[in-house]
Amino acid sequence: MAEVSIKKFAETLNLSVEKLVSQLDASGIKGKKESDSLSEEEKRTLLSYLKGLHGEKAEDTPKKVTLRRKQTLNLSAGSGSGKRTVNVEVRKKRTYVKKPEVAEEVVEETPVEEVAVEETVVETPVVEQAVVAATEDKAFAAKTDSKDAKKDGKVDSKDIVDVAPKAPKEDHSNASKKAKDKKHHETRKVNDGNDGPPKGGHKKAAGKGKGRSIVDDNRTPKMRRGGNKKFAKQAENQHGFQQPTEAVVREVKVPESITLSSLAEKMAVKAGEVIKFMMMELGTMATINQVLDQETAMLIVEEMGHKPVAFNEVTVEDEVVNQEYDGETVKRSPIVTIMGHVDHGKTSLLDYIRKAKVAHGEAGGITQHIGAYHVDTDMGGVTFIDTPGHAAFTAMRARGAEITDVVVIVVAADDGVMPQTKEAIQHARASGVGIVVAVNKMDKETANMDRVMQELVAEEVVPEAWGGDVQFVPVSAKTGMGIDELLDAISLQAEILELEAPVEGHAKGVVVESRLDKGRGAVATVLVQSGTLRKGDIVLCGMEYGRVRALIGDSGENVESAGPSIPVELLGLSGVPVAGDEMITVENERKAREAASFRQGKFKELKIARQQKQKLENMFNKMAEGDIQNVNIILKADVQGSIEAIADALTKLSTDEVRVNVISSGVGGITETDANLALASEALIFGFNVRADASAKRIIDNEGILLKYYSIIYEIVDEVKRAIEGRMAPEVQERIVGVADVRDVFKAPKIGLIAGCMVTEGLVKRSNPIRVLRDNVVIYEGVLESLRRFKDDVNEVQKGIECGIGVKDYNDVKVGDQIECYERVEVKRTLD
Ligand SMILES: Nc1nc2c(ncn2[C@@H]2O[C@H](COP(=O)(O)OP(=O)(O)OP(=O)(O)O)[C@@H](O)[C@H]2O)c(=O)[nH]1
Repeated sequence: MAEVSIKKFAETLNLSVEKLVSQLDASGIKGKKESDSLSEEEKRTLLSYLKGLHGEKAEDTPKKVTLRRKQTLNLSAGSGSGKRTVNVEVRKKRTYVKKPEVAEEVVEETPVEEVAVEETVVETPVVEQAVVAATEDKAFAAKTDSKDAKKDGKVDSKDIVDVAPKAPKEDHSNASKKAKDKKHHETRKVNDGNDGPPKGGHKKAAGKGKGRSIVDDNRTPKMRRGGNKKFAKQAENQHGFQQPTEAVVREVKVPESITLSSLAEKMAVKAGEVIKFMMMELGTMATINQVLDQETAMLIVEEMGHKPVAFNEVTVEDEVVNQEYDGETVKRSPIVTIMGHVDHGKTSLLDYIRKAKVAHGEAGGITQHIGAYHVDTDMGGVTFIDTPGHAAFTAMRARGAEITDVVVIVVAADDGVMPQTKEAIQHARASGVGIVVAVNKMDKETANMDRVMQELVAEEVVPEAWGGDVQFVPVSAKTGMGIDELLDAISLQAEILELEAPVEGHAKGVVVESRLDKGRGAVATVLVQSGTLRKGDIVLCGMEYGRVRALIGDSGENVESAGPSIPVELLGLSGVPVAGDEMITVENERKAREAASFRQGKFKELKIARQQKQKLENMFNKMAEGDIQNVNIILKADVQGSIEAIADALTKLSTDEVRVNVISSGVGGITETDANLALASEALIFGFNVRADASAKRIIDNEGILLKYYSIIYEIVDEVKRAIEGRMAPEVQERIVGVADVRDVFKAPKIGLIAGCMVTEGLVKRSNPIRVLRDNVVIYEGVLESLRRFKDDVNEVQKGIECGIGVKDYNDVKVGDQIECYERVEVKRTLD
């Protein structure tokens, strides 16, 4: 504000010049006269002085940020000559003061001598302090109000001073009504509920309880201060939560699979944070409903600063699976798998035994093929796994290993020990099952039992006759020679193994074969391992369940029950189980259903999780490796020495284009982890003298993972070599399919230059690329625009025939040129 004279300033303030001069004098601005002017600085000095009079020191004003809103109101009180106008300025201030300063809210009234009536209402944040500082603004804002008040009520400042602390007795002024209405909202916050009704105030002015005006408030500033303190305290309680200064580390139980949103919930973070984390740290675009596998979820938990704990829920499934199978045990029949080299007579042997020994079914004596059969001999029963053909041999062997007690190795007497014979031996050894050798085709003239024995000794299978522990039985699947002896030998071997199983209690078995039958629904051949499976039992079979509707024996007859080592066809399942699935009887249908649906859910989630992972890792592969192709291999073997030798040989097969990576190797069988790893990294699984377990097999079967079993190193190397060749980009070779001599060149309307040609070699095709040769030098490469015989468009022209050739975008063909027509063919490359 510009300088102003003392006189004018006094008028503005509604003070006499003398009073102002004396106040100036007292504030240290001496010798001022009516005509003198007052600078801004002097005004501030005066203000400081006046504040000092009221217990405030200008210099005490704390450093703070103040937000304010100002409202000026007029209230009239009294009537006639006693009518007084009260100017009320309501200020709302929000003052933020640094925390170390004492938190206290102060509501203070401005010096009434200088201004009419001013009440400043300060609202402060609960825990912070508000200090009302009388400011220059305040003084000057008040001055306007006092002027107005004068106009309305013609009162002087003294009157106002008298009235100010008291409640107005009456209110007839419109202005006061307006003021009341306006301030209504403002004042409620401070006064509401603290005071009684106004004393004798006009209804409108006084309001009804909740609309009380400020002037009704008889509380002293101290009282109000107290009230506010109380409020502050209450509020403090309401906001009692203190944000933790240190991050909370939570122990997060991570199940086998979990959705992203559930994981976020467990960590007490927003799902968005997890998504963001996955995007930023793992490079994965995840969704809120995405299912994460345990491994990934644990990684996320750990990386986000919490403690992951692998958690496998105890479910109905566990309860069911962990049923007791105790009980009195009885001798059971051996379960036999027949193995051997291709064409050595496995199927013939199995067929012969079945035909000869299995009781024929009622329906015309047709023997059922259900994947396994049981025969009775004088020495007891024997159950054969009826391996169907060579194609399924590998899978059957792997499955057989878990249920087989005795392996019959078939060796053709005329052929001797072959690679698969050796493999069968190693498999039997690795499984720890008993071995019986059936030397087949003894009816043949070329049969040489001694040779077979010698060759097997070399494989450390020593016949009893030569002091070893392996029974060798000469047989003929053609004539039936030695079959009984073979069955006896098997029974004898079983005696040594002392095979026993509980016959009562829950039944447990393995699915040997399964199919969907048009009329009967899901049919599964189950080989009972322990307990007795009965018609009407509730069973859980892999991911399926159901009540046993019917049991059918290996000769096609309906049976009521099946004990240990007995194969039966089971009808009544909810769906077709997978060969190798375990079957168990369950107390009630509810449990079976729950367990089955749990397994289905788990399987589905795991599958989704793996698929996602697979996609992701594929992407990384491509991004990181450019055009290099990878052949990823998971290698499991029976001994460490084999792993090293095989891994070394395989890695050496890498070329510039194809890289062989043994991404995981180890001693032992192929497990679910290996299968999942294979799925995730698009790997092949090689088992060297090791087999996959049931859960691994299920994944391998369902996901189409390539699993191969070997027992000879060179076979593995050969296989990989072929795989590499398959993945190598084929070589593109060019083949000239025809040549045409240019005999004439003429212009055709609309088409352009046409070469009149004679096809001298092969044929010219319109679809093939061409080259133009001049003196045996290529002068142009391109494509044909047109190929014509007379006026007709043709697709090809044979040797010895004339034609017109139009070369696209080329108009320099000359007589004597040659047009060579060729094609590109992709030729598969080999490593040899
Ligand atoms: N002479 C003679 N031939 C037999 C004998 N056993 C099997 N064969 C013949 O040998 C061939 C192969 O017999 P399979 O029973 O199919 O042999 P496999 O081992 O089951 O063969 P894959 O199923 O291909 O693994 C068939 O032509 C049979 O007829 C036998 O004891 N004597």
